[in-house]
Amino acid sequence: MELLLKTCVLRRNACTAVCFWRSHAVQKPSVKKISTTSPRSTVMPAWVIDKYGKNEVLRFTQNMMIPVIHYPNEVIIKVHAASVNPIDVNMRSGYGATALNMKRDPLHIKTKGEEFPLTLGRDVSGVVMECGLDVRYFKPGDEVWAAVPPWKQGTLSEFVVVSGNEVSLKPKSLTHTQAASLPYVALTAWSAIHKVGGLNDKNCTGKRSVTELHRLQLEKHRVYPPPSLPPLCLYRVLILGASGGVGTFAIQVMKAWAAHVTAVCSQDASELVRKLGADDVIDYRSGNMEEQLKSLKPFDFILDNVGGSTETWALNFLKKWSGATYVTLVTPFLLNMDRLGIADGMLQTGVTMGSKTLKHFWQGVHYRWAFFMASGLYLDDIAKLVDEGKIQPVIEKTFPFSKVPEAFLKVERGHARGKTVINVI
Ligand SMILES: NC(=O)C1=CN([C@@H]2O[C@H](COP(=O)(O)OP(=O)(O)OC[C@H]3O[C@@H](n4cnc5c(N)ncnc54)[C@H](OP(=O)(O)O)[C@@H]3O)[C@@H](O)[C@H]2O)C=CC1
Repeated sequence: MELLLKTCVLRRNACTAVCFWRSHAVQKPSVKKISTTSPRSTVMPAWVIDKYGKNEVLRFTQNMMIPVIHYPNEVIIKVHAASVNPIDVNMRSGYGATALNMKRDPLHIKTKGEEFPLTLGRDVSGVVMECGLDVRYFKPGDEVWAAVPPWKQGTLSEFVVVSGNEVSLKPKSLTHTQAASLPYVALTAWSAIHKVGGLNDKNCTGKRSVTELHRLQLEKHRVYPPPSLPPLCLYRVLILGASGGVGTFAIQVMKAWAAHVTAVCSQDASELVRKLGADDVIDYRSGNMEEQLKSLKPFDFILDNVGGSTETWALNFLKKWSGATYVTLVTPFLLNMDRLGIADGMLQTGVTMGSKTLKHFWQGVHYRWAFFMASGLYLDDIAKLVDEGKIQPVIEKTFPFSKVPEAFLKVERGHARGKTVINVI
């Protein structure tokens, strides 16, 4: 227990350091606060669960304790909008509870079972109400967005506490409703594409390719090429599950970085993904998906948002022995720990990941897993792309706060075409 607490303090100190590093303006550290609509209230409305199960376990309460700042790097945000992701539906049913309970803050969960009442919801767009002593980058009244890690209390409530290093200033061009559709899926895609895949705006940009094309044309025809030449993108990306929350963001960021994008989705989503910039679209229900993929040039990078049987064929479409990478978001990491316990679950996970990585390495391609990462710094980068008009929020449906269970049912039914957002205010 003592070790756990020490680890926690160290982690908090690290977070504080990141917050400090992010400081733009030097301000005197002081607790800053703006008053809420009901300044003396200690409770707030929230959607919570008291046990894991089907949709009926979702309970609305007016009496959830308003969260307080426990650490100097934390901020309290008044939630204007949140969203529902597949992970919320899975967590409602108990997915990941074994590992997440280990990670929950010891101040909030003292003994087994005390994660309840649990608030779900990972995305928030809202207004900073109060800042801890070490928070320099934000002040009360700032409009911010964030994605809250799954081991913390979620955002389907009037207020939420997050670490300063998980928060970023909301893109000015978006409303709160629009902004709440992005952080969780955007940070997941960013983690897979940028952190794990190593891609960025430089190494897959089309500019280098245009220069290459010009050089080839000059050599061939000895004339300057006409200005209407299409850019030749050298970097080829395949996105499986392109029509959902992560996929619709991933298409846009890869296009912002000028890659060539092939999107795999259902036929009825093809118009949507084309509008987002996909160059080629393949209907996975057409019955000849693999033949269609074979007719295309091999890929440098595959982002798999579907998992399961896709692993058995998708890696065949990567370029061999050229550093090409397959990244999947669908991993057995949390499930293994739910089924086998922490130690055996981690062991099983390590063996599975290690053997798959090695097997594919010998076949000339990289095989990787990626996970959501809460990061205000990455959100800053994403906000820039949004304000430059390179990323649009893709919202399929918006629900009022009173209809959270309906939003869960919608996400649970699947076939998402973008995101499901909750207007909390
Ligand atoms: N590792 C991590 O930390 C994270 C993992 N994830 C996981 O990533 C996955 C994607 O997340 P998210 O985008 O939010 O999910 P969504 O539910 O928003 O989107 C999934 C999309 O995939 C489509 N789809 C389903 N089956 C196929 C298929 N065989 N081929 C192509 N498309 C298909 C669905 O539409 P349709 O069925 O109509 O074709 C839907 O549009 C989820 O499994 C999620 O659990 C998400 C976030 C973090």
